[in-house]
Amino acid sequence: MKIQEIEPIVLTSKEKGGATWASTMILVKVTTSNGAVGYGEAVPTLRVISVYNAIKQVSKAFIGKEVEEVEKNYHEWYKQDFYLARSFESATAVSAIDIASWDILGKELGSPIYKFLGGKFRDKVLVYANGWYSDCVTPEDFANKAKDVVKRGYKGLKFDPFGQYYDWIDEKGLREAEERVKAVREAVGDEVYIMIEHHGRFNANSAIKIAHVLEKYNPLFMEEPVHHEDIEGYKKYRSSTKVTVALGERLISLKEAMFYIDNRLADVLQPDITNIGGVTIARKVVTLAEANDVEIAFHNAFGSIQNAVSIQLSAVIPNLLILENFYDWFPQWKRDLVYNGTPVEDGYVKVPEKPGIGVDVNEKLLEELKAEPIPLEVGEEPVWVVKNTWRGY
Ligand SMILES: O=C(O)[C@H](O)[C@@H](O)[C@H](O)[C@H](O)CO
Ligand SMILES: [Mg+2]
Repeated sequence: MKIQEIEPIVLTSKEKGGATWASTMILVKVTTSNGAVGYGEAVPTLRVISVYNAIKQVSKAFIGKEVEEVEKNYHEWYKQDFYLARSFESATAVSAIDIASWDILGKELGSPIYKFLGGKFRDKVLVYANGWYSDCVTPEDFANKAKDVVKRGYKGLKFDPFGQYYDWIDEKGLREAEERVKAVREAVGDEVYIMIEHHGRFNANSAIKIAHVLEKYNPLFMEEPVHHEDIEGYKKYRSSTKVTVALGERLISLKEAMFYIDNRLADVLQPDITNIGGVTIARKVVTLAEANDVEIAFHNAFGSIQNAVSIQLSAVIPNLLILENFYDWFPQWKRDLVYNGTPVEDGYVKVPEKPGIGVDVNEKLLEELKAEPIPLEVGEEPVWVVKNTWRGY
């Protein structure tokens, strides 16, 4: 089955999402010579046009190739792209094509992909909530919304309690962050996991101070306390704190992931299947992590195809810690596009049994949501925060 067509599809709706880029999705539809169709998803970030163009460019390396030769196809692209292999845009493009290829493979074999990725290690995947705290500013806001999340059955939730602080944090910022975390811990009790998101924005000294103040609330992990490029910062953070460190959502290759594993910079790796290189590279990263006693918590914050493939891979790996879940806080159109047959129940998601990545795309809605690629607007708030939380109180 040769890859005949690769179509990048930009989708948007008037209904906005939690972050600027949540208002847009970029799907990749791959069609083979015998008419089989698979879907992948790329990360729009703020580069809708450049990601769209990257998919067009990267596609050239895949057209005419055998769809099941995922390893060889990735390798050929890596060889041909020379410089582009180092860009986020082409990494997410190649990831989306790879995911669609696996989707086709599963559909052809009449099997969910977990069955030929080693088989189920678990029937249901433990997930944690993210995206639940939009508009939360005061500790009471966070506590009330956190209670709602737990009422829905979630056993874990992640949030960024740092308001408008960037680079460094002062005593006021530390106190505000602590009050929010304390309020959430008291609201959810001791048995629910809480994860502290820093979005990689602090220098090491501030991040260390934060860790010392927040460790008593027993976070499951501290995510990106400093920017992932700040290697010296991580070394300092690791030698001055006892907390569990998670990072990885912005890594774009196997060898990049290897660096963090090899240098013991993280306890938990968060590869994102839509930018690490698809299923083909993600499973290698997982194996490297396993051999080095590093746990996995896939980053899963963008769209419903990403969610589906992340569940499939989470089902098969021995070193899964927990999976991120944004699905319940997606704008409605993203949920209508890919109907979730396995909602979160009692904190877990059942692994779907449908062929391919386990979900169906609503093709009629897909047509309605199709849009031209246009640049996303950057508001005053940083785009990576959940809307209206970039505030003090
Ligand atoms: O770990 C994550 O899921 C990301 O860092 C998110 O927290 C981003 O903020 C989100 O993509 C914006 O809505
Ligand atoms: Mg994050």
